[in-house]
Amino acid sequence: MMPSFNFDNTYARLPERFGTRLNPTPVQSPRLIKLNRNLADQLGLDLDELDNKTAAALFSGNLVPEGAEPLAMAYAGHQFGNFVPQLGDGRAILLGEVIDRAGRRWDIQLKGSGQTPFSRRGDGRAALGPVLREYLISDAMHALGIPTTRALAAVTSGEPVFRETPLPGAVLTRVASSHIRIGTFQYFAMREDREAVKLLADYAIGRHYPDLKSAPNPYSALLTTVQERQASLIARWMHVGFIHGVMNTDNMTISGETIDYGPCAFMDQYNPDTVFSSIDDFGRYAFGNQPRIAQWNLARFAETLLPLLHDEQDSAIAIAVEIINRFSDIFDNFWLTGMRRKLGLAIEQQDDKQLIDSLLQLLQQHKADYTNVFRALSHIAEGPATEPALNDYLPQTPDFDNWLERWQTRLDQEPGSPAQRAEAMRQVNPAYIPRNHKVEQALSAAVQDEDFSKFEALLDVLNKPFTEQPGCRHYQEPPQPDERVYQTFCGT
Ligand SMILES: Nc1ncnc2c1ncn2[C@@H]1O[C@H](COP(=O)(O)OP(=O)(O)OP(=O)(O)O)[C@@H](O)[C@H]1O
Ligand SMILES: [Mg+2]
Repeated sequence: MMPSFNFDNTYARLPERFGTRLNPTPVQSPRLIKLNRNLADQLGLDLDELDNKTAAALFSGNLVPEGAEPLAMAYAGHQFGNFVPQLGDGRAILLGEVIDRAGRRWDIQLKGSGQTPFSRRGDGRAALGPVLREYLISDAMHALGIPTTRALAAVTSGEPVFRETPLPGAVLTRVASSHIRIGTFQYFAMREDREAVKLLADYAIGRHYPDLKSAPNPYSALLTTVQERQASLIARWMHVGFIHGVMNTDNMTISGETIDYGPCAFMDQYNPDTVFSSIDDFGRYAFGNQPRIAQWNLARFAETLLPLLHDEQDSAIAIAVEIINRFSDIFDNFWLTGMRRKLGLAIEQQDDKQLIDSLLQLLQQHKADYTNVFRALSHIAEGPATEPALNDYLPQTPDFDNWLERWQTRLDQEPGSPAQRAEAMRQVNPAYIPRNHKVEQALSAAVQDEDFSKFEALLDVLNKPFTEQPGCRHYQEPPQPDERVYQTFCGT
């Protein structure tokens, strides 16, 4: 017996031009590398019936489960600022939507599942390294409490993929509250297919924001809400030092979930100019640029909605501009709220922003480790020497000591005990992030030696990011000079 999902496919019922129906292309000899058993259970899969062989067949696309209606979704997108009218799932297949045990709806998608009409010159496949990277980092993001697509399974295909050299091929099963992107709207808007834009907007509202149906203008409400979700998301990225790396409009969701873990990475030393992606020559998607880029992308989203915002174009533009201009304030507010929390500040004071900015300036100046400094401060908030080794990461300079004193004085005005404050800080300042050099080490052991133990161990630690775990100190250490990764692999 094959365990099955409780499919209820609504996207497949949209008009034909929303995608192309086709099955995944089978692979030679699929092998299950990793299954997220908790997530599988949440999705209603009967794990007792799911042996490894069946799981490998299922999550490679060799076995299409009953109730699936596989399709490749159509979308367009601005890639590094240049508009591409047709992208679409060139190596992904949406199997369908599953209603989980709690009644929530999730897309189940295979990534690396073979060519589609959207493949252009691509092979439709994915290499094992990038598949494991997406698995690791999306799982880490989820554990950090950041909205994200999830990884349900990783399977090797038994077939090579060619990226300069032959690499082991793999398929990732991704779960998302939907795969609707800004680029999905752009696809229809650029074709002046107003009917489709309206259908898509109504569909997105119904699926993600049903309360907006009764708004005076549901479409301006959609724009406002998506903007809010994205502003909140990017602020959360900034709080943990996450750099997405390819914030193209086709990699930004309407749901507000992080999607597409291509050349992404976490920053070690604090510097807003940090870029890892080997294809981002101009630093367009540098750490500190992410809010601005999000706003730019949202403006592209707004353009697609213009005909729905108002019958008269000028009025429609005025509505859109008014909304998009609010982005900075909304973002700053999310950002500041989170940064206050990172410093244990529950009450709001005028000078807080200044206190935060001067800390960040010092971190940049002294090339301090972003994660470890905030974790060290979380312990210091409790009193001296709870985790003394972390103090080594604080700049040992008079200007930093001055800052510490200012912070202490500010903390004295806070309610609650130092122990409570420290605990609250530890809940938002992770001890563990997927440090790039650790990720690379795990991936190269997997790819070169078929040794998945480092991948498993790293995944395990990252699942409890807010709790120091015995024997895991090395996961907290920034890279040694010879371990530093300057560019993330982009031959996805
Ligand atoms: N190996 C490939 N074969 C075919 N198409 C590909 C391949 N790699 C990327 N593409 C396509 O190129 C476009 C942009 O790729 P990008 O790297 O943003 O997406 P991705 O990593 O494949 O997928 P996603 O955004 O779904 O995570 C998409 O249309 C994608 O389907
Ligand atoms: Mg993409």
